[in-house]
Amino acid sequence: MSEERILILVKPDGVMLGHIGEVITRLERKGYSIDALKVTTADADKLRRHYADLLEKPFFPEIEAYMYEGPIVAMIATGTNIISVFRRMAGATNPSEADFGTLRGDFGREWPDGLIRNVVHSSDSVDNAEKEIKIWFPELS
Ligand SMILES: Nc1ncnc2c1ncn2[C@@H]1O[C@H](COP(=O)(O)OP(=O)(O)OP(=O)(O)O)[C@@H](O)[C@H]1O
Repeated sequence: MSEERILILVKPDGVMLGHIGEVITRLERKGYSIDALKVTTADADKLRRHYADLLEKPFFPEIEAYMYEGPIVAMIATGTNIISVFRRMAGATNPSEADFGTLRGDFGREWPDGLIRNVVHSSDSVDNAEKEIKIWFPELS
């Protein structure tokens, strides 16, 4: 059990379809704090750093195109075990496989061409959270 912080992105589909409030509500209902929040946009440098592990994947151009579709809401949240708990709240990467009741299961969509629009990103480890906070909130580091 530990107090952790996490970087959460409401991706362009989540912003355009009006799910920012839902993400915030679910965090607050669970008693987590939101320490920073802003509307921002992706750029090539941020995406290459953020998705460094996926640069060689054949679907990386799809991820880039998806993340450029509109504004993104970035937030830093804190709480006990927030990293694993929020990833359960987000659900599986592919919205077709995500459980109902999760953000991706309720609001995400897999398109006929295989494109995944899955509403949110969240850090998967303490180290990655710190790395991602530097990418999306450089003014705080
Ligand atoms: N097979 C795929 N086809 C298309 N896009 C994909 C595929 N796998 C992953 N992605 C995209 O890349 C993102 C990062 O994939 P990753 O494997 O890190 O999943 P994740 O950790 O659940 O998602 P995220 O890092 O966004 O929280 C996914 O959220 C999705 O937008």
